[in-house]
Amino acid sequence: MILEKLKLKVVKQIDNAVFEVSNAEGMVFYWIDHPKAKALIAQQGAHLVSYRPNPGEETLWLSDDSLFTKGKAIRGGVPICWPRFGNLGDDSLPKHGFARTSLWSLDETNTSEDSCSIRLSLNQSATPGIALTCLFTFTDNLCLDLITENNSDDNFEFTGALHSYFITDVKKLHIGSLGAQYFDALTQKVAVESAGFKLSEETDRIYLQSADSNLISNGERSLTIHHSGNDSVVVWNPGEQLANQIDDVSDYRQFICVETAITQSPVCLAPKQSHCLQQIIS
Ligand SMILES: O=P(O)(O)OC[C@H]1O[C@H](O)[C@H](O)[C@@H](O)[C@@H]1O
Repeated sequence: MILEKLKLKVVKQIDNAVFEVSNAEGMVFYWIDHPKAKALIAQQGAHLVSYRPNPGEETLWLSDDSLFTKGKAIRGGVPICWPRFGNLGDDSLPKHGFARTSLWSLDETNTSEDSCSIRLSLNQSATPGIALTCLFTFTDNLCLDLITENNSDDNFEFTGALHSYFITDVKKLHIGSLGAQYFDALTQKVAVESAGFKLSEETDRIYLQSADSNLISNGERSLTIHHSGNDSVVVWNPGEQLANQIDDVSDYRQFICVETAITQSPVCLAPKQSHCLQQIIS
């Protein structure tokens, strides 16, 4: 179980189904133990580390080599990339932005018999007047809403992603409804795969014509990922060679990233406007 694996100790109970827990280094997590799901969210990055629906199995891959250290993104789960995806836009920001390594605040939890929700927010001095909120709602599925609100007097532009790592077996993996055409970030060229998705060694693709939902299956298990507020779906797996160069990827054969992403042009929010990037896992 994830609490034992990460050596987490309960600090306090927040409501019927939500507990604050922490590791030896003092990193804070929220543990959800509800009839609909068990889940773990790190305060750093509002990073969903584990999600097990009930009934069901663990859905998210977490690297055995992930460092749970302040300021270093967790490898696995659902990193929040914001306010930039990859190296798009403002070069003064870290790759994938700062949301995944910043400390968020717990705003509220809401638990009933049929659902549990938890909301965290990030107020960063780097983006004054911009409120970033992540709402996790556990019912028969999991809904992640990443909401950007512009409370400043100027326009605000951002890209980003809900960069989910799903457990799979890359040899048997199939992903449905991605569309044939994609931008290959490795060759920097548009490519077409008419026979359906097939994972190659290293895979880093931006799908622009994906359906709103993708079925990820590997024979024994399948998941549906629903996207909204995005302009693309990114599919990433480092393959053997690159995985060997990344110090915190324990086994590249066990996961696929399917990311609800904004990569094509930044979302531009006028003052008082808001945007919701949403991923539903069922
Ligand atoms: O290693 P990270 O900074 O977490 O990035 C991991 C990966 O994220 C995305 O999927 C990008 O498309 C990849 O180019 C990148 O390598």
